[in-house]
Amino acid sequence: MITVSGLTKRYGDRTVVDDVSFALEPGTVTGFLGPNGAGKTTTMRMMTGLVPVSSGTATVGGRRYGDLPNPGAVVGTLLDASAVHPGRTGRMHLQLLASVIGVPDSRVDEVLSVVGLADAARRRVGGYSLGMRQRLGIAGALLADPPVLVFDEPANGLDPEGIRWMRDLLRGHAARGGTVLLSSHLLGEVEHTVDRLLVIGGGRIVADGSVASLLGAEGTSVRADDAAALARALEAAGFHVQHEADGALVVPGAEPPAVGAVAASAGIALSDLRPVQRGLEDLFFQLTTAS
Ligand SMILES: Nc1ncnc2c1ncn2[C@@H]1O[C@H](COP(=O)(O)OP(=O)(O)OP(=O)(O)O)[C@@H](O)[C@H]1O
Repeated sequence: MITVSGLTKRYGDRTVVDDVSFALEPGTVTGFLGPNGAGKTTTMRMMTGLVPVSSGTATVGGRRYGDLPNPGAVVGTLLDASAVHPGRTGRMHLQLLASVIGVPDSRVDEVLSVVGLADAARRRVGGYSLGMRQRLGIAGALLADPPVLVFDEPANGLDPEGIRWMRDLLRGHAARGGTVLLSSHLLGEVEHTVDRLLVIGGGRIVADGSVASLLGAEGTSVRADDAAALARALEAAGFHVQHEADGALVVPGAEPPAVGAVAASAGIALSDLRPVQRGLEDLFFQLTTAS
């Protein structure tokens, strides 16, 4: 559905997006992950014609965004949620957008209730919180019920309940066959939402794969009332054991079932058993030091 090929952006002699290529499939949510300044926004803006490319192409269903007869009906974007006239009400803002993309007025009330802004629809946007502005931006993106959603940092300003709501919205969109790209600089915001991670650093794609394959379990964290006995049993079984300051034991390189089996055969009750995942910072460190 979306194909990005050799996308490059230079500002003067600085290359801020460098030969970025990827394809996004319908029915999937892809997380575009990278630290501040990595090039996520610039890539998404080039994909949607907001920033001219230096070289490369981005197509949606085989056509460049600017060549689509009604791009807003095909790609719903959340690229700058603060760019809304503060004097307009949320409803007026969406009515204007609806008229531009040829969506009936009745759809405005539908999307307002989808994003939970029905009660605030007649208030001026200038008085909205950051989270409400994000929701309004998402409402605008959903107006035409487009097959593709491109959201830049949609979790900005949302509380944990809002982030869960957005996760359900995006997963639901993909489950109906939609294509979703969302960016974040925080792995925790997207790791339970996405099927795939595209990791960008310094303008280049540095990793592309499933959350599990990129961040895969590093080991197991385990707790027991009798941590000392558990540590002895694990060491006797040949595992290396690290003692954490909070009382947990970490067993590098071990899967939780293997640790659970050692505890069971030693008759030790566990109060916690979970895989330890690498964080995004560790992933970046590994990717950048390896290259
Ligand atoms: N108009 C511009 N002129 C010059 N440099 C720019 C311009 N827009 C962006 N940049 C630079 O391009 C780089 C990538 O910025 P971009 O906003 O795409 O990163 P990002 O990954 O979205 O980061 P963030 O998470 O902070 O939004 C940054 O170093 C930024 O300073």
